[in-house]
Amino acid sequence: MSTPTTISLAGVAKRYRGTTALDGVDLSFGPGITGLLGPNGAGKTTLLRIAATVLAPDAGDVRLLGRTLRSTEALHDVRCRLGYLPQEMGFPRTFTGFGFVDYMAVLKEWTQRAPRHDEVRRVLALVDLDGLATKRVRTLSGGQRRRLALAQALLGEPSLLLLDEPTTGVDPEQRVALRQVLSRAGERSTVLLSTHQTEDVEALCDRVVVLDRGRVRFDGAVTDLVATATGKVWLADGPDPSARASWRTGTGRHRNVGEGAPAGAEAAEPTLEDAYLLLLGDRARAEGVAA
Ligand SMILES: Nc1ncnc2c1ncn2[C@@H]1O[C@H](COP(=O)(O)OP(=O)(O)OP(=O)(O)O)[C@@H](O)[C@H]1O
Repeated sequence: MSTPTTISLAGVAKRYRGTTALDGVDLSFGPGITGLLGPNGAGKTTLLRIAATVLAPDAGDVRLLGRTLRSTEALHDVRCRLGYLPQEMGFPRTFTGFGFVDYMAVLKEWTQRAPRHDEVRRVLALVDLDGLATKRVRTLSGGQRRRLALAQALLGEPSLLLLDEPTTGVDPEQRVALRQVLSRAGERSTVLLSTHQTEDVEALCDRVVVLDRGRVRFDGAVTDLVATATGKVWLADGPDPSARASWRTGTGRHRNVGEGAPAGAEAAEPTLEDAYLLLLGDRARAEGVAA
């Protein structure tokens, strides 16, 4: 049985004045979690904003949940069935956490108070904020606010979940707990996860799309991208001049990533980060993966 397509982008382009953010992107996504990687300014947020119906492309076709978005009714239907965590979320800071998520649920037309409140409590528990639900948003920490922003995206178990850097500022224990929430969401929904955390993509996604300067540089299985770095990562007592990137690890040995390990070098298991560095080359090194 073929997998249903939830998002289909064909020839999608977007420019902001002189800057090309997306340059003829063709992509489609079905259920499961796809990681979206790329250097700063690659176009990831622009792509997610278009998929969230917040931004219209200059050119190309967008189909979401089987609809073309040409009518107000189609837009309304799609918006009720998608969850979106923007890169930056503005909060009414005097609201409590509960009040904020409840407000978002009202906007999503959860009209009946009792089931709406149950749903708000459910998503707050998913992000481990049930104990802080009555605190005002302005008194929450940065990581707690990020989890609150994620909670509103999870309302109603949306068929399409668009997450722009969900784990920025979230502590390691909570990040791992969120992986469980996201992996469950990926079992029933289409999840697009834009992040600079290659470990999160490796841990959660079967597919990865790498964007660079508004174009798709890689689209395929995470394991296939990692495999491109086989034989290109090695350990040595110092930095290897032939390496593209080299750093001293906590053990005192240097991890070298380059086009090919010298003969006799001690090979290291490649990670997604290594493969990403090799794919994007010097440009990625200059701009940083974990921005
Ligand atoms: N509102 C805007 N006005 C002008 N230029 C913009 C605007 N939003 C984005 N851009 C530009 O479009 C390009 C793509 O930006 P976008 O935010 O989509 O990238 P990104 O991959 O999400 O980057 P980051 O990893 O830094 O969040 C960048 O060159 C950016 O400067």
